Amino acid sequence: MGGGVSSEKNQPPNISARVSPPTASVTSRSSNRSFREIQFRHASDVDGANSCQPGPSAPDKPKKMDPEWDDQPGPSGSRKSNKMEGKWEEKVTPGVMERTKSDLSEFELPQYENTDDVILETFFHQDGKDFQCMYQAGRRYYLDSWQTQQWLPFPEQWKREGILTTNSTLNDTQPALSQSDESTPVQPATQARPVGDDREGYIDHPTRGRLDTYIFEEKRNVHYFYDNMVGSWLQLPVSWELHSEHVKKLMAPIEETLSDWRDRHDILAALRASNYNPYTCIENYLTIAERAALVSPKNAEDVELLNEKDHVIENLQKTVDQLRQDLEENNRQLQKEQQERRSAEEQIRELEDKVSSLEVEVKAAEAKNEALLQERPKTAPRSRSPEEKKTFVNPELAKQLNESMHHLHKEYLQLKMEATKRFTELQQFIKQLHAGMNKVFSSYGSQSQETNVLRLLYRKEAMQRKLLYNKLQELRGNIRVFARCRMDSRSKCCLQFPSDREILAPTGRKPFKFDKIFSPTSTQEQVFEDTWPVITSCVDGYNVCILAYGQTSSGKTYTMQGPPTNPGVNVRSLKELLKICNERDNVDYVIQASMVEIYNETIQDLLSSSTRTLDIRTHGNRIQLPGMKHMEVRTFEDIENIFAVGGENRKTAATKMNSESSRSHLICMITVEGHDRTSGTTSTGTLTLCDLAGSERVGKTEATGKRLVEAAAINKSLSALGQVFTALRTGQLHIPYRNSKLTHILQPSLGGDAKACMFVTVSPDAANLSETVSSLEFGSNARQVQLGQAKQNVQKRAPQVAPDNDGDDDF
Ligand SMILES: Nc1ncnc2c1ncn2[C@@H]1O[C@H](COP(=O)(O)OP(=O)(O)OP(=O)(O)O)[C@@H](O)[C@H]1O
Repeated sequence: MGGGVSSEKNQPPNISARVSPPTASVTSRSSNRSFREIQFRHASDVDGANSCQPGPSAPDKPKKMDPEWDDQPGPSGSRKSNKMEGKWEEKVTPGVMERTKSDLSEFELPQYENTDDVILETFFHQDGKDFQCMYQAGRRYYLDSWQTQQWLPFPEQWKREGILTTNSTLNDTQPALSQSDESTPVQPATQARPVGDDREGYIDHPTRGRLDTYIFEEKRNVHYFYDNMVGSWLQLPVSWELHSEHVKKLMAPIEETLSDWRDRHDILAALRASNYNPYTCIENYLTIAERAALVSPKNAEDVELLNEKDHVIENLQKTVDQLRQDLEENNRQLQKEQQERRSAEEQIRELEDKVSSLEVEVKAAEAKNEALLQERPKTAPRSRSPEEKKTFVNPELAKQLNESMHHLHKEYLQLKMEATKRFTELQQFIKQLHAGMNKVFSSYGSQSQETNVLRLLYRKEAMQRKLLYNKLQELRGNIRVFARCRMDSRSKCCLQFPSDREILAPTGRKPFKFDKIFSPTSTQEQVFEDTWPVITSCVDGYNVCILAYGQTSSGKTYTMQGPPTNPGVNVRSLKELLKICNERDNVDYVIQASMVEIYNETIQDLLSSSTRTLDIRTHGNRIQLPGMKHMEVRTFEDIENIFAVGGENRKTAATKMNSESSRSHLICMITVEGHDRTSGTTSTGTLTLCDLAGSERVGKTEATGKRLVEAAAINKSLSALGQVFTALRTGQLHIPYRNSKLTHILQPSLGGDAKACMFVTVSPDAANLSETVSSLEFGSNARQVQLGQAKQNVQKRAPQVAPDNDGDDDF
């Protein structure tokens, strides 16, 4: 793209002129390190009191200019020009560049007391380079990563040549560069222009011919052109920039989408403010103009709906409570009646026993009486022998006996009648009791049926509430953050879990809130269950990113990869994606996976046996890793194969580099492309699964050689991740994705139209408490980040028949 670039132009361009205050004379460093001063002298001011920003030198100034090209290059693309009222003068002073004291004030080097730890810091030099530094036992060193790869003593003069930031906490509220202020005007980082970068371009100027252009990334991206006459890069004025083919291409989707936005200068200004991202620009426009109206009432509606549902749930709960009370009262009554019935039955049994024994007695008495009557003599009494006398019964006595027997018999009959009457009464009572019990049982049945219905309703309401909450989160575009505490049978858990969304550290008074807390007893299935909806949305064309962040050994790999017998999110999500894709008959899906690791800021392809490291290329909001290998996923065996190959290559790479795999970031990238045969649309979703390296501070014992270089690289990338979150959370224009390879690769997943989830993994052990709290704080901050509403990547176009496996691979 664009014209050729000379080798001189490939040097980091000097841009100090652009950021100097408007009234100061401007110095720029040329390649031979002499001073080149460019001053504009106003016609009315011979002393140069009205010196201003640089512009093209007078001799080449176009005499007659197309009004469209009327602007002169200067700061912020000013559309007013002084060109007719003065002239440009250039003064070259040979010699080594020296900075005046007013350029940059000296800063105090921070000292850290009472720490055995190694404190890692970053120094941003004004020349655009950044260096990892460390403070140990009162001394400060920097890692000479640009040359010797050695830790060297921190140079004293750097106190006036840049800015030092502490990375010990990853929750910095400001990104490193924005910490500079008016008094310490640190120059933004300049970069050598990468060859073949899509930021390179040109414009054809009516009088100056073809000018090379390049979009530099500073506090925000800026479009420059290379001015041969000045020998430097100057900022493109808006009206010139309108003629850049690259910018025209970027403006096209905006003009197409927002057809009533006609002022091209305005559009370009907005495009600049959106870092040349047309989609962010459109979204910003819509946010200001319409989305507030679109989203707010929607949120209000949702909140109202939630309140209504709350009210219904409250009423249902009251009814359930009332029914429960009734049921308890009925149960009590039933128990009482059963007891009464048992005692009545007991009484009946006693009476029956009594009646039976009386009957036996009466029968015996009757038999005796009968026998006596038969023995009585029919004739006159005769004299009895002494034996006869003995058996003789006095008739008087017999009469008495008979009477008493009759009396007894009468009593027996009365008792029998009484018993029969009582028995009938009891039978009636039992019948009534049975009827009552049946009534109670049937009402209990209907009540329990009612309770079940209510329970179901309640569950449904709770589910709807959860769905509405998820929808609300999705509308807001929040990063969902889950916290998981690792299982450890050797130590007692020092954390508390007041609810399934809160986690309390023993040192804190307020619990940390997350979208879901997984306690040590939570299973891999439960963890996957809650991430499932987000993950599977990539089948519908969403970009999804899942990250695991935490201290070493806190369970990141267990959560993401897991053991083969109990796999984690990585394998489960791939299997689920495959299952869903196979179930949808009318859509042809192609799933491809790739896997890389970032170790010491170098990217290694884990699916390729080649040891060549990968580079990142940016195209708008997309990135490419040219040469990265993709493997197609068609079966469950493919999934196992991919993780086996990746794992094996990771081990080999770790052995070669003499490192531990946990000191690198592991990133699995899955692309799901689906062509719907019915609607003719093609959706492309990506799932990025990232197991980050451990976030802990470096202990004094480990602060040597390789370990320390690894720690510095991890620290740098995790700090950069924290800075990206902070910039996103505070709505900054410039999101410093390019501060590390990790954030650069994750740019499309954290860049505004994606859905992101983060697992913060923590140890239950009290010995790790400070790291645990630091991780939870990091997660809490990430939870505040709103990426904006996720967008589906669905296009109406012909299906791509065969995915390219080894070309320039998009991610
Ligand atoms: N939820 C859990 N249940 C049971 N064991 C677990 C759990 N989480 C982690 N572990 C075990 O704890 C150990 C450390 O876990 P893991 O390797 O996942 O930590 P990590 O955070 O990935 O560490 P590193 O940063 O070093 O890669 C492993 O032996 C793992 O099996």
